[in-house]
Amino acid sequence: MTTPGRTILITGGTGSFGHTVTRRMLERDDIEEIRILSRDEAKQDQMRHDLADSRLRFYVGDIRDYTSVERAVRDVNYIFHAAALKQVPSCEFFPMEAVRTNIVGSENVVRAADFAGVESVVCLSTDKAVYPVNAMGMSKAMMEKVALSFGLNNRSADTTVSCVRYGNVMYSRGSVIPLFIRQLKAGKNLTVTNPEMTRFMMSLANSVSLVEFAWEHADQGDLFIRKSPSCTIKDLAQAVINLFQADVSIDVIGTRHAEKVSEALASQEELARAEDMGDYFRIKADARDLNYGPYVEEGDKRQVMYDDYDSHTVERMTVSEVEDLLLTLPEVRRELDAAGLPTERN
Ligand SMILES: O=c1ccn([C@@H]2O[C@H](COP(=O)(O)OP(=O)(O)O[C@H]3O[C@H](CO)[C@H](O)[C@H](O)[C@H]3O)[C@@H](O)[C@H]2O)c(=O)[nH]1
Repeated sequence: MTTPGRTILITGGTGSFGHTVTRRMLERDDIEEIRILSRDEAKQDQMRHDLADSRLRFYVGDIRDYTSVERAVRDVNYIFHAAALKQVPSCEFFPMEAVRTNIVGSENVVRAADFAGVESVVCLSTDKAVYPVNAMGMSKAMMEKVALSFGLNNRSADTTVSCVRYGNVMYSRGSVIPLFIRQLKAGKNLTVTNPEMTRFMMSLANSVSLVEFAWEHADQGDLFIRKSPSCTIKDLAQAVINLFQADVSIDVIGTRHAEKVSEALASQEELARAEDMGDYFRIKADARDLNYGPYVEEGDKRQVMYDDYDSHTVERMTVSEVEDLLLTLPEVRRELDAAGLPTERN
């Protein structure tokens, strides 16, 4: 995987993930060019100035439009496919927009990669794609199907297509941790939807490592998850209050539209065919071909032995463990520092 002079394309590359993974790729001496394909020229301009590196190339385009993908993939070796509509509420109101970007757009990326002879495509998905209840999760579940069926239908393909599933990326744009910090800085109580709701917590650094792991280890049709701890939202809010030594409390506001009480990173059916790789699980594609009569009669006995990998049942962090995890986030440390508060444990 580490031949010099390689080119990588990151779709949706101007977001938090894109910035972090781009910085990581710029540190490597085997990557000669990093292309960013995204819609927003202003964000691209910002990133161009922030990173100021001649190995970066920016392509304005939309993955919904095959020709703009085709243009960006020429002579590319690897793709990290991060472009997506990710906000749960907006996808509820505009589900066909999620279909166009997350499903049709992803198919464009895979198809263009195949035609351009790209070696490896890693597609970013989410725990909300497992037993999905909202349009964002449903469209991501379909993206996974589109991506992972590529290998089933192209047994001799040179392009390896794999997926990774994230939990909640801590401090990502528009997410609950920066919201809590804004609230307490304004002297307001923290708004908790359902105190017992649980989520998998992943730092941005760990989510980038997950993509790199997939990139290095993927066989055709693999899906990777990173084993992640979870916490209740009440404990998350309490940990933020403790770290900021804030004199505010918690207001329970009730569950938002299309939210689940817990999320699953993998279903029991998937775990039954997963390979434990230490910090990660590799979930292999169901390699049966369409003519699977014998399997219908025989079934797969392994399934009954596993539970889902669910945020309610995996190892749950205590408030103080959540505080420790929050202290690893550069953004939280910066906020604490600005407020004259300790960034280390006593
Ligand atoms: O004022 C609020 C807002 C949210 N929450 C709770 O905090 C948790 C996290 O909420 P976020 O809005 O930060 O994240 P979501 O779980 O809704 O979804 C996020 O994580 C997904 C992955 O699971 C996708 O990445 C998605 O883009 C991103 O918004 C949820 O349990 C939510 O109910 C509150 O308690 N109070």
